[in-house]
Amino acid sequence: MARAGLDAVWISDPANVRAVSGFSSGKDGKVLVTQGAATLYTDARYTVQAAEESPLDAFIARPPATLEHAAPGLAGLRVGFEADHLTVAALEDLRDHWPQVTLVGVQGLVQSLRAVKTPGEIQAVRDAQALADRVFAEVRPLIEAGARELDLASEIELRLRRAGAQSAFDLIVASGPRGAMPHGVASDRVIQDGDLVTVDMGAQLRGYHSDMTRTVAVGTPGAEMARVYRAVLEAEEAAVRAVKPGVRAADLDRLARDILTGHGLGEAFAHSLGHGVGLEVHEAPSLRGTSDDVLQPGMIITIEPGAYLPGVGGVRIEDLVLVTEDGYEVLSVSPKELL
Ligand SMILES: CSCC[C@H](N)C(=O)N1CCC[C@H]1C(=O)O
Repeated sequence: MARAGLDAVWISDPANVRAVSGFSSGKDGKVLVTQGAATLYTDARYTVQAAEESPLDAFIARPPATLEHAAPGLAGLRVGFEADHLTVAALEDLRDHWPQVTLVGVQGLVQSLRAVKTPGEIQAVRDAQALADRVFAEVRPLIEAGARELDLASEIELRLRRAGAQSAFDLIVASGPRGAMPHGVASDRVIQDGDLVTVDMGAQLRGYHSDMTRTVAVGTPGAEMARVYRAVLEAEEAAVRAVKPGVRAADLDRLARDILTGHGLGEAFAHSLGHGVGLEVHEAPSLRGTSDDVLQPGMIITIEPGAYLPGVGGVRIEDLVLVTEDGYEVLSVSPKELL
């Protein structure tokens, strides 16, 4: 707050609310952080839950009573709001109820604190990934000719649910030519002999996420897609090996991109190399070419190069990687030598 020139911050992004308060229903909560104090605002549906989950003082009410409660202590102060989350209507509400406050839009304030995980958070992501690996191993034999993408997705979701977790995002199961869509969520396509099938899955457990992609062959794939697979695997493994504290995220993206370019696949790598994972599937740091982020111990990132050939198919291989004091630890253990 001091660096941003603020006296207080109004936190409304659900993941940030959870991060600073421990309250797990962040979408129905807000946190006001002032110099030396922090208050959780939520409503009467959560009285018991807030007391159980959060060490913060809670004020139980619905807006606008929440804003009216906060107003007297904020008069004359510079108060940050999360510009990348707050709606225009919610900002108008703040303006109406806090006329004596200077409201300042800030971005990434709490997100940057979340990029380095605590030991407890690392354990939560580790557990989520271990569950995802287990479920992938169970479902792997079902990826065969005649299966529908949607049936594979429901099997994965069911098994995650039974284990007390849930899918971290809409499952991506993209077979054959659909593999050319990086976000090809499961459809009713029936998998054919010779297809490559990209499965991008994650578990959400105790609020924390995992993220992993495997591309597997059904029968014998054509020579071109087998070549693409080897190129993506080479880029992925090289980028993972380069992970260590002090490395610029943009340089990792460049490393993987150069390898794919060397195989004539630079244009086919249609997204960034990866991202941080934690309370959200996509969070800081960013592993894109324009990122200023530098890796630090305790960050959990994905390394996920891909190559997408419209009308033909695609390959993505993704590992979940913990940045350690002297290098890295790969948290995802599902096999990659699947061709
Ligand atoms: C909708 S969550 C997608 C999870 C996935 N592992 C992922 O992060 N990506 C797949 C394509 C690139 C990357 C992304 O930036 O979305």
